[in-house]
Amino acid sequence: MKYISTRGHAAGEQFCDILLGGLAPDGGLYLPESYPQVSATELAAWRNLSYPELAFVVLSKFCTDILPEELAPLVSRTYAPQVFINARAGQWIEDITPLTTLGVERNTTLSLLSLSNGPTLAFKDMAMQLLGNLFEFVLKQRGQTLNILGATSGDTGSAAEYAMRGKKGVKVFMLSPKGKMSAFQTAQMYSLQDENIINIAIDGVFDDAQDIVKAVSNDHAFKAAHNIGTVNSINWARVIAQVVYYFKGYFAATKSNDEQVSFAVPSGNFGNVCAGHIARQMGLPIRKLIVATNENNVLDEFFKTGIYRVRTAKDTHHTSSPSMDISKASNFERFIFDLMGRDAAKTRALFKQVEKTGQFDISNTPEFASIEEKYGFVSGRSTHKQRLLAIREVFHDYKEIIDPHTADGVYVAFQYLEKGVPMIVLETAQAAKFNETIMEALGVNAARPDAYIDIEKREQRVIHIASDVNAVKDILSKNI
Ligand SMILES: Cc1ncc(COP(=O)(O)O)c(C=O)c1O
Ligand SMILES: N[C@@H](CCOP(=O)(O)O)C(=O)O
Repeated sequence: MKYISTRGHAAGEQFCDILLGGLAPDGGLYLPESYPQVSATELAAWRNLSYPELAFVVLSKFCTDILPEELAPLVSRTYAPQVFINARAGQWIEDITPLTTLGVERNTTLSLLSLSNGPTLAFKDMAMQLLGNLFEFVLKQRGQTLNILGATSGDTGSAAEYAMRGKKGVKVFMLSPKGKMSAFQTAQMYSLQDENIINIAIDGVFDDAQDIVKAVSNDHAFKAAHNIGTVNSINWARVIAQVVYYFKGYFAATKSNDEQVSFAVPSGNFGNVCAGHIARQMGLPIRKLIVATNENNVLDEFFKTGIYRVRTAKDTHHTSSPSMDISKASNFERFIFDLMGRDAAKTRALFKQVEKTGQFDISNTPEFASIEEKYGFVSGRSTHKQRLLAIREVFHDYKEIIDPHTADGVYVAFQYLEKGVPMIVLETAQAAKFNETIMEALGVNAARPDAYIDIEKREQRVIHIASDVNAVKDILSKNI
């Protein structure tokens, strides 16, 4: 399978090339030339597969330059039950992403697809554990090393660091927004003392950190000289690993492949829901993809109005679902590329306009008018008050403690319940990571796994800098 960029670059790269490359050389994001299709026969055969088996068949459609006999053990090692231990009960999770049906609401089932049973208690582990193993495999094959530069609003950072700890030939430089993550998230990252993990806190928001990652990647000479790679969802490998659990959730919520389901997805950088879009394009019977934002409602505004208007750091709210405090959604460009009929020139023009003016407006186009019918996207937003309400309601009605991001998903999902269409809310993190908000909502502490008890008291190691590309390049140069 060949990969192309949303901005036109098409040099025949294969999966392993773009895994290491991250961002395309023209500043765009990589996508396959066309989406692989899943036939009705395949879908029927996939229904009863285990998680690693399902991951193997889905990933095989994209990783065509890795031999099946090499991909299969790598995938089995990644999605092993001992890696995905239920943080609450301390038990191995055999099916990796269990579906919990909360109940019947307005003649349909409302369920949570639990994606946060991995080592860092957030859905990022689902892809990052795979990336760690893929990097190790490809780097060994090519005799190369990789220096990862990433940006986090709280969960990508720890997931990447835990996945890359001790990996040969890989160093992680992770940019985080100073003072904007929960105490648990901060401690989870900064308490790591591994030599190949370097945490850098910047004065700014996640978008500033993401802009720095892109600026360094777009300096081709620097990128080549320092073997810079990425782990954010701008890296296509992240997205395909996330595609797998949409299939898994669909099979768990239905009895036959004639049924449809809807997914409600807590969203920020548009990586998670973009994976849902890819699954739908491959042929998975998804009715609606519900984009749930917090107070940082850039995406909700777009799906409601056709205007994509990014916000500055000053206008980005610091909320109680902090991992979604994002006002420039990277993966959105992948969807716009599809929406524009895969026209790279149009996509490039739109995002150049965002760089210049901070927005684009496609409200009066047939493409915008077609979004819900053709792609199933709808959206909603939630606020602190509504988030707390959702946490309380789910606790009182169903005895589950959900985290604030999942709560945004639940709150918005209620607006789109349809008779006979199962609604699956993606559970994106464990409540333990956001105890401050759980305490505020319920007056109790969220249970945390033994390994994380008192993590906030451990010694922390982090470099503080201004939000400045050259300062980051300087740290990279000195530490590589
Ligand atoms: C807990 C949690 N929920 C939701 C999101 C939003 O996901 P995405 O950025 O892929 O839209 C994030 C961050 O990405 C997150 O960490
Ligand atoms: N929410 C993320 C930031 C988005 O990162 P991505 O790696 O999914 O693009 C975080 O918690 O760090």
